[in-house]
Amino acid sequence: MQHRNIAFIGAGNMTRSIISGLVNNAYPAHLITASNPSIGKLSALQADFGINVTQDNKEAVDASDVVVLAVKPQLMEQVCEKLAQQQDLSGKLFVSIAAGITTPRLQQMLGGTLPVVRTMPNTPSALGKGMTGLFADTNIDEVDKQYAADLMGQVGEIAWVEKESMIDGVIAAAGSSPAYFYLFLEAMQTEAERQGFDHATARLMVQQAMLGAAEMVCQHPHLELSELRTQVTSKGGTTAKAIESFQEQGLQQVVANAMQAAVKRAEEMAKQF
Ligand SMILES: NC(=O)C1=CN([C@@H]2O[C@H](COP(=O)(O)OP(=O)(O)OC[C@H]3O[C@@H](n4cnc5c(N)ncnc54)[C@H](O)[C@@H]3O)[C@@H](O)[C@H]2O)C=CC1
Ligand SMILES: O=C(O)[C@@H]1CCC=N1
Repeated sequence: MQHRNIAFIGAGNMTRSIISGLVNNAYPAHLITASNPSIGKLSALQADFGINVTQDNKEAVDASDVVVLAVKPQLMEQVCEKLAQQQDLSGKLFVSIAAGITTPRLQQMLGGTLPVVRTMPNTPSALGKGMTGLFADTNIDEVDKQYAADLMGQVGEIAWVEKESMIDGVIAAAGSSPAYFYLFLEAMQTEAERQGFDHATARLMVQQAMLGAAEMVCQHPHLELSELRTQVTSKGGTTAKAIESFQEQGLQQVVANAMQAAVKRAEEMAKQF
């Protein structure tokens, strides 16, 4: 990928993941700057990856061609408006990873029709196994689009969406969804413990089953998920009874409701922030 000066505003979990992916893929650390109000996370990033750090967002942005906006959504307005007041932001590419803040709103906060690519990664980016959705408005040129794709491609798979509203769908399916899987595993672990297993053995069983199932899914991209399920489900056997129980209780609708709730919250956040 192209190596440009890049600043990360907000040095939290997602920033650490992306910087780790960049540096591990030979992006020059001296071109990367992270800024954050507290020094602790910055010192750790500097020690681990050899990047530049600062407690001053302006300094980070001044040194950069690309600015990754990685603060919590409720802080975005304050952070962007201050940057816009402090310096000329023209000529820079902005990449937002924040949930629920639209491109026009980000441009408004930044004080002009600056190039903004919206992205939605997820926490497995920390292991290089992330899933990121990206949206670029028509004012983003192909070189900048490629840079944004390469940036997020350092930490996993990427998918472009045509309409900005589909970023909320990415949140529902990939940004938030690691937490759904954890919730499901928690429920399984709890029931395995109730059936007599100790905490660690219950955890081992559910995590290894999930890992194996995820590998099966990934290694057979042309097999429908329903086919993989059928392979486990012996006629008249145990799995059939478990699946029947899920289906009787409306699992498809439960999942649909949860994903729609995530989209609705993203839409609310777009109005709120
Ligand atoms: N955690 C997740 O699963 C995902 C989060 N996101 C988005 O990523 C963004 C960051 O999330 P996380 O990394 O999880 O949060 P985080 O809380 O770990 O990181 C945010 C960082 O911003 C810093 N910060 C606070 N005020 C600041 C300021 N004025 N200037 C500069 N930095 C400031 C905080 O000290 C913190 O280190 C959010 O907008 C969130 O919507 C997107 C996809 C997934
Ligand atoms: O829960 C959230 O709002 C963020 C966005 C996707 C994952 N975490």
